[in-house]
Parts: sequence; C-alpha cells; structure tokens
Amino acid sequence: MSAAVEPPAIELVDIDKRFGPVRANDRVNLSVARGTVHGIVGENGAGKSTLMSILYGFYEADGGEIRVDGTPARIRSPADAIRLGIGMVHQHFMLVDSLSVVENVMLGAEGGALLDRGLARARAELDRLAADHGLAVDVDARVGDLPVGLQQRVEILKALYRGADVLILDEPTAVLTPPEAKALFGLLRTLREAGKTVLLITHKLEEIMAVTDRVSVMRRGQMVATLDTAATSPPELAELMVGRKVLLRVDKRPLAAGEPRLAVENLSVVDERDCLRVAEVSFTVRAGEIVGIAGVAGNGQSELMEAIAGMRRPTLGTIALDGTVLTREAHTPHNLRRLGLLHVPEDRLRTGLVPAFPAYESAALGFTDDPAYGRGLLLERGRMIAHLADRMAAYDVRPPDPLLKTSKFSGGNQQKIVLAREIERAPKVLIVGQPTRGVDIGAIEFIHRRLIALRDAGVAVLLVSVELEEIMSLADRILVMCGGRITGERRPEATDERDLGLLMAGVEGRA
Ligand SMILES: Nc1ncnc2c1ncn2[C@@H]1O[C@H](COP(=O)(O)OP(=O)(O)OP(=O)(O)O)[C@@H](O)[C@H]1O
Repeated sequence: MSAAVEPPAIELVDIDKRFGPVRANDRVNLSVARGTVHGIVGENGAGKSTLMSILYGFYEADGGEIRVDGTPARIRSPADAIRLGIGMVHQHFMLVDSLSVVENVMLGAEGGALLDRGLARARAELDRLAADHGLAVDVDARVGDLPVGLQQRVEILKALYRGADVLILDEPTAVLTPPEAKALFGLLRTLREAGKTVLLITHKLEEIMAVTDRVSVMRRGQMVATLDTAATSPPELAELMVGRKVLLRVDKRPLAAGEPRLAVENLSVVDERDCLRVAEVSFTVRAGEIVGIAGVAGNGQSELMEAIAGMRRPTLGTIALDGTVLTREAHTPHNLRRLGLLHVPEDRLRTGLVPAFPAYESAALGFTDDPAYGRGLLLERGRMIAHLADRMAAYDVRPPDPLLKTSKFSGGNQQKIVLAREIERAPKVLIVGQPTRGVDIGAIEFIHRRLIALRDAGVAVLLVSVELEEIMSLADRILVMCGGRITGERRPEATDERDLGLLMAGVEGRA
C-alpha cells in the first residue's frame, strides 16, 4: 500500500450537475488513490457517465471541486484534462479508420501535426509504451483493419502517449469478446503496477470483482457507497445499486413447447461486399421455446437476424412462419410485424431509434399504423405520448419523459425504450439481439423475466447474445454460430462455458 501522506490522484468534492429537471449528479464525492483500479457501478441513468464527463471536461459541473494530486483544478475541456494527465477511452472510439495506428496516436496530440514530432520519434515512443505495458500492436496497421479489441488498445496507447496518469474507461468490455476482455484486464493490472490510476465504469459485477481494488456505487445521482472490493460481493453491490435485493439467477418452468412457429431452412446470406455471412443455416423455433444463438460477435448472427426480420434478402433458402413459407413480397419488416414477428435490433442507435426524435416518436417507429394511435395519416400525438408514458412506468425508464429527445436518455434507458416497443405488442415470434447490452442489473432481471413470461405465454423466442451466461440461463436450446455456420446444438443442462467456447471458436466440443 502507498504511504498514507500521498494525496489521492483524483478527488471529486460535492459535484453537482443538472440537466433541466434531472439532477444527474447530486453532491457527489469520490476519492481515488494513485496506483489503483477503482470501479464505478450504478443503474442506468445513475449519473456515472456524467460524473466522468465532468472529470474529463466534456461538461462543466454546476458546483463542487475537482482536485488532482491534492491540488484544485479547473477542467473546462478535454484539453485541460489531458494537460492534467487525465485520459479517457470512449465506448465509441474516436479513431480515424483510414489512418494508421501511429498517425491516429499522433493526431491531436500536443503540437498536433505529423510535421511537428517526427514519425520516427512517435514510433519509438509507441514502441517504448508497448514494451513497458505489454501493449503490442502493429503501429503501421490501418486502424479500420484492426479488430475491436486492438482498436481499443490504440485508444489506450493514444491516452498514454499524451501523458495520461489517470485513465477513465466507460464500459470498455461492452464491445469486446471474452478473450479480448481478459486481455484488457491483464493490461489494466500492468498499468496499475506501473503506478497508473484507472477509473472503470461497468455493469458487470464479475469484472468489478476481478480487477478493481475499490468500488463506488451510484444511485439516482448520488454516491451511496465506496467499498474495498475484497470486502464486498456481487449480491451486496447489486442491492446497493438498485435499493432492493436482486435475483441474479433466472427461474423458469420446464419447457412446454408447441408447434413450430419459425422455421429457417438452408438459409444463406451474402453481404454488400459479396462475402458469405450466413451459410446454409437451418433450425426451428417452437411456440413456448427460447432458442439461443451463441457466438463471438461478427460470425453471421447479425446478418441472420436481419435476414429473418426482412431487413436483408437471403440469397438462398426459405423462412416459414406457422408452416407457411414467406414469399419475396411478403418478406418485408412491415408485413412481418403484421404477421406477429417482432424484432429487437441489436444496434439500437443504428436501426432501433432515431436519436434526434422525441422519445415518443422513436417508440412508435414501425408501428404508426397501430390502432391505439388513432387512424390514418393523422396520428394522435397525445395517444402516442400516453402510450409511451405507460411503458416507461412499467420499464422504469428514467427520466419518465416521453417528450425528451431520444439522444438525451442514457444508453441503458434507450435500450429499455426499444425493448418496450417490440416486446409489449403481443408477438408470436420475437427475435431479440443483445437484449441486455449496456443495461443495469435490476433491468437485466426485469428483461429476463419478461422474456421468460413471453415464452411461458407461448411466444417463440429467438435470442441472439454474446453473453454466454445470458444464453445459458434463458435458452431451452442453444445453437452455436461460427463463421456463418451452426457448429453445434446443445441443451443448457448438458453443456458449460468451455464446451460452448470451443464450438464458438469452430473447434468441435464434446459430443
Ligand atoms: N446531455 C444531456 N441532456 C439531458 N439529460 C442528460 C444528458 N446527459 C445525461 N442526462 C441525464 O442525466 C442522467 C444521468 O445520465 P448518465 O448518462 O450519467 O447515466 P449513467 O449512470 O452513465 O447511465 P448508463 O448506465 O445507462 O449509461 C440521466 O437521467 C440522463 O437522462
């Protein structure tokens, strides 16, 4: 342990921040010791990202003080933060795909341009950082060609290159595969050993347990606890986060599956670049059954879901609903919705919502002919608003304001709006991609219960998720996809994460 006299690397004192009526940060205090990994948890909209944005100079606090190494600091922009040795790794990387790693790292760094510091010098510096911290990456590779895990590494290198002593990571594993996440944690430990300080926001309590020294819990804009990680547990953290006990396990009745509702036969899908993404995939989903598709992101799951949902044309094969093969004309998102096939897209900002619309309009996307909204072209705004207000209450969306612009909701609350839109319309078949990405533990429990309730009510559910735990606890049957093919089928009680992991990597698991 470091000497008691050393001031904390970061101290936030009585930080306040309001957005209109929302008190996003309410007299928040936080003290982070140098050379530690400090976790921050809290339910969706608790104010975690706002607090970190204040520390990084994206927002200015309405009140309170920031101290860096014991000295009061004025941080009015990210440039101020960087000057004080604070770096941030964003969830959506701020990298230029067409430039190389070394060019990206130099971009915007002090002195700005490629001209200023010679490329050779930057390369040498990157090599040193890579060697010191075990951050191997090909500095001449084009960033757009790197897998997501390595792009994240470039973001970290960029922050270190600019002299960061404190690194803020906002849900860094949301975009990573399990091996990439493991590699990231190894790296965080190395950075800690080198005396760096890491602030880690995550919804995954096992990550908190695995890698942090201390953990702070936020709830409704306030800091409710800071604990030594070794002295706490996931159930205790979950309870502090949501203010009640959370069931971390899913309870479900035995399977009582009925008729096949969705039948996919020899389906193949080729993408825009003529690459085969889905190769001769066949399966059925019966009424009252959840079929889970496990796989590392990018192995054809997205294209498969989009093809079924009528957003992409399959090149070969058929899709049948209730025993009737869909013709080309019938296979449109609009008609599928009419037939009772609903779809929760995995990428909510790209295909699920329109960020610039008020929430009630985003929540009506694709359903503007719903009789509940009124007739014909004259949609009744009042009814759309009332309808979403009901859903917001049921899903505990915060703030429960249907008129607020979609982009102003926190990530997890946006996810709840999309889920509520699709799930609550009595589907016969529900296709749901990454339903709990970015949502907090209380909301995960709620969403899992809703999916089980739909199954028990006879809905055929196709669940695609990169979270193995989610697939294992919800699915009645698990299909594993790798390289566009189904590489195995398992019952959850007859498999484990290792077996599925092998199938996901294209290696035959145990029979
Ligand atoms: N630019 C903004 N304008 C209006 N309200 C905002 C803005 N940014 C955040 N908020 C509100 O402030 C509150 C805190 O949001 P914040 O993004 O900090 O939560 P979070 O804890 O990071 O949530 P999540 O886990 O869902 O990402 C939320 O109610 C959110 O809707």
